[in-house]
Amino acid sequence: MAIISTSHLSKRYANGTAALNGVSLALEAGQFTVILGPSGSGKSTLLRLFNGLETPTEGSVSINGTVLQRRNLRHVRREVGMVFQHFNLVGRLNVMTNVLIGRLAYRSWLGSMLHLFREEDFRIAHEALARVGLAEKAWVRADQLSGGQQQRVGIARALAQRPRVILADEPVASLDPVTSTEVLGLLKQICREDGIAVVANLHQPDYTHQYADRVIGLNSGRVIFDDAPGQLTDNRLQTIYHRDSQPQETRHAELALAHA
Ligand SMILES: Nc1ncnc2c1ncn2[C@@H]1O[C@H](COP(=O)(O)OP(=O)(O)OP(=O)(O)O)[C@@H](O)[C@H]1O
Repeated sequence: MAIISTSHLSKRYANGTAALNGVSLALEAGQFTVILGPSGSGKSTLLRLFNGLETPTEGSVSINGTVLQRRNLRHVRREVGMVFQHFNLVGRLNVMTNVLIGRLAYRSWLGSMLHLFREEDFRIAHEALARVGLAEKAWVRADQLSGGQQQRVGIARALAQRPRVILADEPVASLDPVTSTEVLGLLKQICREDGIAVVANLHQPDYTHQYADRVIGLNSGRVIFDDAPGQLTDNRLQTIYHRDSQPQETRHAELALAHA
């Protein structure tokens, strides 16, 4: 069964921008999916709809067979871990506390407010940190870590949720190439070992060959490519990054950047 599925999903923002148009997808467990597309094509909107941060204008999103609705949001969302470009850690808190934040959805409202964690939460958080190779940094302030280490903490926080899905919005855009491959390698390993569906928005098509099982190309809010990375020829890539109103030089610059 698909872990994430969407049916005729559309999103129009209050200012009238049509960010997504009729997207129907089924993403499988244990699959690493990369979403590519030019700036403004709807990649972030799609991920935000996957975890209920945005509500669809039309269509629906299901996680593990449950349609996301306002009333089940908290329950369903805990199955969906998020990893962000700028890590979204609380810098003045230690690493362990940042990872424990991934456990909040399993605690009562009061427990969450008071940050009352159980022994089990500490055990799960510690396991997650060990998994990303940072167990010895548990009591260090998060802002004392390197960017790559902070992103690993972000992944550990997602893992502490015991998720079925990890959504990664530009997870390596702030990292150097070596660290980027380490982070993507870690996500791929987790995807395989835990049978988690990983969905990552990337600006670098070159990484797709190494990490993606499936590539989805968005343009103007529509899926215009959905295939294995081996099928991503230069022509198809140009189609994904095509913009009607864009001068040719800008298009070439965007493609060159994407290949950098
Ligand atoms: N909160 C919002 N209100 C209004 N319009 C929005 C909002 N968020 C995004 N948009 C618009 O929706 C469209 C899709 O944006 P989105 O951020 O999903 O694209 P993206 O492919 O992730 O872009 P990038 O690669 O630059 O992050 C864009 O035209 C954007 O300006």
